[in-house]
Amino acid sequence: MTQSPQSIWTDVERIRAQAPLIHNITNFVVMNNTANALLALGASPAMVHAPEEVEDFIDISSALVVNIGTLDATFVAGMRLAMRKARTLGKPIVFDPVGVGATAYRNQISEELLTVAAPDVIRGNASEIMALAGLNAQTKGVDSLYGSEAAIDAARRLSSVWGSVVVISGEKDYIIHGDKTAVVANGHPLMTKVTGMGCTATALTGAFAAVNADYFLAATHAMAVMGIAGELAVAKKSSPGSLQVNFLDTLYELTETSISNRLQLTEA
Ligand SMILES: Nc1ncnc2c1ncn2[C@@H]1O[C@H](COP(=O)(O)OP(=O)(O)O)[C@@H](O)[C@H]1O
Ligand SMILES: Cc1ncsc1CCOP(=O)(O)O
Ligand SMILES: [Mg+2]
Repeated sequence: MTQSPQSIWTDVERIRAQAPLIHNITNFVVMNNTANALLALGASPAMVHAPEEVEDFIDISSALVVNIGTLDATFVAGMRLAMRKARTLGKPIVFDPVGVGATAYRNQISEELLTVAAPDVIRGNASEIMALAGLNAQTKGVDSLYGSEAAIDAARRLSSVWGSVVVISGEKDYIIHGDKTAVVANGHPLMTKVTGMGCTATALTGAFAAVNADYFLAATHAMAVMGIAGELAVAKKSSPGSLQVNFLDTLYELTETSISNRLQLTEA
């Protein structure tokens, strides 16, 4: 199926009907936001990182989301075990290299995790995608210093080395796999004023990957839904605190019509 409002809606309905369990190993900042976003979309989130239990949790989950935002040695041990198990069981892995490029530790751990199990989808901002591809890119902590266009070549390289779908988020989101590119132009600049919106995009990608084994489509659908829900939330009230709450409500209230009316998706 090619990408369209209908194909996005089909996946939203699958998520709502199946409520797939999404196993998140994520950062302390966004655990609450991303769990609530997954619930509002219709998925069932669990934030589980203890090395003692992550493998058992993979057994019952439909996708794994790994996010290095507040990593430490225990988190990393859990990530390694969970990624290996998810790969063994053929469950989708979505990776968010938060802040890679900012410190040597983040660089070293991200590179190592890629070798433990190449993710099905990697989602980051432009600075993160460039840094993960080995470029000497500047980052401002967890925020990007570049527009998403700047990371297209880096995303292609990452995709060809690891076989992953690579998503660069920003004003325009680029979804890249091999020689395929989709561009989602939805969203609103105010989304950068709420912490964890990128992490939320990654978590929602896990839910779409749980119901659609074409991970290029799943990632594109997730970014379209993120952008459209962001726009609708800003239309309710254009301030960061309200956006954080209204974003959850718009995800929950999303309809096929709102997707058809707003979708700005092109393929190259
Ligand atoms: N300038 C912008 N205009 C529209 N949407 C944006 C803009 N910047 C970011 N977004 C959206 O905000 C969400 C988070 O992306 P981003 O800010 O790039 O991630 P991160 O928080 O990881 O840096 C994505 O859905 C993206 O499309
Ligand atoms: C602020 C912060 N610090 C460590 S992780 C984190 C959250 C980053 O979330 P996002 O990349 O989605 O803005
Ligand atoms: Mg981020």
